[in-house]
Amino acid sequence: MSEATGSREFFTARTVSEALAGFRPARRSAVERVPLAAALHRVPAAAVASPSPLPGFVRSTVDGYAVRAADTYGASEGLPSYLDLRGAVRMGAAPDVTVTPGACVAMPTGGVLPEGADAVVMVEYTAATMPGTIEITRPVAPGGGVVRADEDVAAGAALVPAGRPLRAPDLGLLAAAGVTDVAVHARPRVAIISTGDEVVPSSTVDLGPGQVRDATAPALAALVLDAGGDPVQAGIVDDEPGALTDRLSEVLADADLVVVSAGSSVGARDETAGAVAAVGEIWCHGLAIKPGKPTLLADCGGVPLIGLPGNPLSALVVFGQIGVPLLWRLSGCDTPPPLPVTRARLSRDLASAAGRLDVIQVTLADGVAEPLFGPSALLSVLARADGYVVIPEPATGLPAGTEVDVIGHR
Ligand SMILES: Nc1nc2c(c(=O)[nH]1)N[C@H]1C(S)=C(S)[C@@H](COP(=O)(O)OP(=O)(O)OC[C@H]3O[C@@H](n4cnc5c(N)ncnc54)[C@H](O)[C@@H]3O)O[C@H]1N2
Ligand code: MOO
Repeated sequence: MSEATGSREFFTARTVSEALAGFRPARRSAVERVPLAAALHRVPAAAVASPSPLPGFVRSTVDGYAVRAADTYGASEGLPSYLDLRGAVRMGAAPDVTVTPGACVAMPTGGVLPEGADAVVMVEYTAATMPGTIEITRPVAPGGGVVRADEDVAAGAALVPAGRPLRAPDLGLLAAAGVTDVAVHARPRVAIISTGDEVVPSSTVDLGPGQVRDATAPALAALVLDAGGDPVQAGIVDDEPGALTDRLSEVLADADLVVVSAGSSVGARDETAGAVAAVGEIWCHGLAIKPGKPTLLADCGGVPLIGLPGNPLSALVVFGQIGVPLLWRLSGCDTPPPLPVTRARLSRDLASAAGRLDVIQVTLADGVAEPLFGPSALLSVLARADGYVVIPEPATGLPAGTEVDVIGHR
């Protein structure tokens, strides 16, 4: 391509580390209240304080007998303590008996500790040999067999923190505290635009010469969903000058993130950079990553924009490295869930240039990571891979046999 020279080279190339550290928009998605049933994986906008202590009463953790611990000191199989049985605590009810010196009360697990008692002896360490009397064969310390009224959560303490996606136990804790809904960040709206005269909707049955169905937008939408975003398909824009600027102006009004694929390389028809410059400020054009060099990052009046390479494989790789962390940040998440990592040995040497991040697709079998090679124009390489290995920027390659982290595709 003769036009792809001189002034069309990338002038503002950056490394992936620079992009992750420096391209950090202040924007966060709006806040909305959702019921607990819809809150899984959503990111709380603020810590949720417990309105009351949990469990809220001194609660037995074992089946047995509520006692005064002092009455059990020195008890053994050979020399048990004998305590008068004064009744039983019922589940879900306040005790109607108290424990006086020398007495005990039958306790179910989870029952309210009766007044006067300070511990519960497990039924295994007791015997009911005479009616109305319980033999205690092991001592219990004060506090044994019970949890304090605020041992799970103190009143006012955080049930869940801000900024971390809610997990199943969080929903349980909120429910236990009587919290029925929670203020979370809205799923960031991600406008997805494909560009190129040859790209046609994926619903197209018969392709004309040179046409390709849009593979990138549906795959990106899936990555967006997976990272907690709300994908908005914003269609295909052809290479006609001005068309992309117009579409960008439309989608920017209602997006937290805009993703444009193709057209950010250095060819004659590569219009993305010009169109983006008309609606925002380009932060970098060219990223030291393989695959995915023709990547562009821009700030469009506070809305971040990623211009992805045209090759669908490269587009998806770059979105995983740059777009997904950005999406977590936009959704108010400071602590993204850890990536699924498997340790494996490399089956062969991998080369890389210093200063560039390489993302190598691999298959995994018996603890061995086998690199999958092939042009980045082939999306099937990504579909066949079990995961990927990252060669960090300072490295110039990894020798065969190196223990690596394989990050699994889900
Ligand atoms: N002289 C140079 N040529 C190229 C370079 C370079 O550095 N110098 N980089 C190559 C790399 S790497 C990539 S990646 C591509 C990226 O170019 P663009 O971002 O401008 O993308 P296009 O040229 O428009 O498309 C590339 C390829 O991908 C197909 N495509 C685009 N969009 C879709 C889609 N939504 N679904 C399916 N396929 C899509 C498109 O038809 C092309 O085949 O540039 C290289 N060239
Ligand atoms: O960088 Mo291209 O994005 O290698 O295929």
